[in-house]
Amino acid sequence: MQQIDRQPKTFRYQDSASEAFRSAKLAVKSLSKEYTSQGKVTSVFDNINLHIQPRELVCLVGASGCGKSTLLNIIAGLLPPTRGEVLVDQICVTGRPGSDRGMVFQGYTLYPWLTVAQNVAFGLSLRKLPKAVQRERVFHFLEVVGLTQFADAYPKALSGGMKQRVAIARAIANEPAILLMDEPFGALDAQTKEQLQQFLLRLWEQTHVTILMITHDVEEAIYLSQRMYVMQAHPGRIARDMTIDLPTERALDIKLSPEFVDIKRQVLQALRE
Ligand SMILES: Nc1ncnc2c1ncn2[C@@H]1O[C@H](COP(=O)(O)OP(=O)(O)OP(=O)(O)O)[C@@H](O)[C@H]1O
Repeated sequence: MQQIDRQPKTFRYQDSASEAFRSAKLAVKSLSKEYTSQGKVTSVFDNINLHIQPRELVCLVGASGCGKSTLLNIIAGLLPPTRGEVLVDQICVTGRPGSDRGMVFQGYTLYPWLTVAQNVAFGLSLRKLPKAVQRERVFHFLEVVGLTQFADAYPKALSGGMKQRVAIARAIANEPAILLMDEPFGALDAQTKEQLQQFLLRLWEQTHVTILMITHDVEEAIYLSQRMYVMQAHPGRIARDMTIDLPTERALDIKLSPEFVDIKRQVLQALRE
């Protein structure tokens, strides 16, 4: 009987001159970050290469301290790299997050003095879009995240999961080239976290926004990703680039399937190596 190959396609080496890097929405090339303290240089990560294709949802998973947040902050433009470059649509990123890179963080980052609708409109008003366009876009994205009836509420009246949905609406209302998410569901209880994972998959299918999300939750990364990067520590480096061969439509109980468990075993092994 013919053996079915269930191994995810994995690559140990990323050649940053390859076609995948040329067609990428986001390309990270030969990126290194070092800190110098009292004359001693410490490397956080070295020679990171990764690419995210248009409309991909990619998670980067790694143990605590491997440099995930540092990497995402450099991609966002919040930190300078020591060496290497970050390109969005083949243009080198130099400054703070602009409309090309939307950010969603773990902590709730809504402005408490603004209503939900005003929070979502925040980036649009900075860009001085006409008021009617702002209003139309705000209500469109509130509908997308299912919070239209909370438009006039203040953040303190919302649950943690609802706050993160507003933060996501605020980020995608700016129509960024790529949405960068730093452990966005890390502060939520297990049940709300799973609801938001399902929500994010539906949102991605609906909007096809390109997403790079970092997490230390292996199950979350596998459940959400079309492809995922596994990062190792000391110094941080990309150990695996894995295509996740699961159906695009994913119910939560897919986490119990043999295919899912097999991928999880491989990721955990890569993290332990
Ligand atoms: N300003 C800094 N100066 C010196 N070292 C730093 C600085 N910022 C981060 N580091 C170090 O860089 C390493 C990576 O930190 P980072 O927060 O990026 O890891 P992480 O993978 O996101 O961890 P976690 O999942 O726990 O958030 C850590 O060892 C940290 O101590």
